[in-house]
Amino acid sequence: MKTLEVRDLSSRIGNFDLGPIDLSVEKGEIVGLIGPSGCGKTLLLRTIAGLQEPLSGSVTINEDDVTFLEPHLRGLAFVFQDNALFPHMDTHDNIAFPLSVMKDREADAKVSKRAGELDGLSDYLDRWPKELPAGMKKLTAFARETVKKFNLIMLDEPFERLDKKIRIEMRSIIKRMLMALGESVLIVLNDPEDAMAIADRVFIMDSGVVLRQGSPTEIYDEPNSLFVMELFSAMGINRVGGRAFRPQDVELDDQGEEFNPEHCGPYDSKRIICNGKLGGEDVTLMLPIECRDMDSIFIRITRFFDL
Ligand SMILES: Nc1ncnc2c1ncn2[C@@H]1O[C@H](COP(=O)(O)OP(=O)(O)OP(=O)(O)O)[C@@H](O)[C@H]1O
Repeated sequence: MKTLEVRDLSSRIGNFDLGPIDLSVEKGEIVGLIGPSGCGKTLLLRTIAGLQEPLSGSVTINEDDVTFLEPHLRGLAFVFQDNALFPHMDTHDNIAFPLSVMKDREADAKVSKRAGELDGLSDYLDRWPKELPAGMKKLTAFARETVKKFNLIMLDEPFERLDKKIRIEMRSIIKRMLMALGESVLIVLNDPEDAMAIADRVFIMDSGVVLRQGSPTEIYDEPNSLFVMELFSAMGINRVGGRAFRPQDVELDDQGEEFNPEHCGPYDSKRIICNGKLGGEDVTLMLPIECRDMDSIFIRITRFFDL
């Protein structure tokens, strides 16, 4: 069963046109939206949430058409990019807010339970938002949105602006929580590594439209365009003349083209970066680490795109 179904949805803000977009989230599925800055990811979430009026199309949640329903009646949990915490409330009251609006008598117990499930948040319940570290702000926003009943949770770039260590910690806390909740999730991500770690399926967007959808590994293994390949290549891509390929697409092969390295150095634990000549052309390649210490090597490029 589909928790969310978006059909032919289009919208506009300023001069920017979104859509038409088709997208769905199955029950219990974690769907990622990934694309360059300004491609319309936030606008899509806002249109689904009813915070932005659609120009055409429909939004269905649990088989109910909610296209013209008020945002607070859609049963959505929405964790905004900037968290949108109330600055005049401490962490406890921020999380309790949606429950106090509904005059829920078990609000305190529910807040303690949810905070206890989100590593370390219980220690910050009496702090003001401005006193919270970035990771705890995000967990507070997450707790506030998920403490009440909802059909679908939408998160807008939850790992943005976190340093790498916190980012990885947050990723595993949020993933664990999402899996434990078993809820349907639409999450904007800006890093393919996050998509690999968290999403069952991803939609790749550019300039207001969806270019591709599939599991992160499918997309990584078989990018259907240079744009998608580049977006999913955290290690960058190599370019030689009219061809582009990834470090892992290089195979050592004595039937291949001869590559004469002039300078090689470590790039990371898995790759080295080499300047040299390939077919008489000056190139810079990122090569698998096994290539180290070779004066001259034969490489074969297993897949490539013409530029
Ligand atoms: N209030 C606004 N007025 C005019 N244009 C806007 C407004 N808000 C957003 N836009 C434009 O709409 C486009 C889509 O913005 P959106 O925030 O949805 O992109 P995004 O993919 O979420 O980007 P990012 O990853 O940087 O958050 C952008 O080109 C942006 O400049």
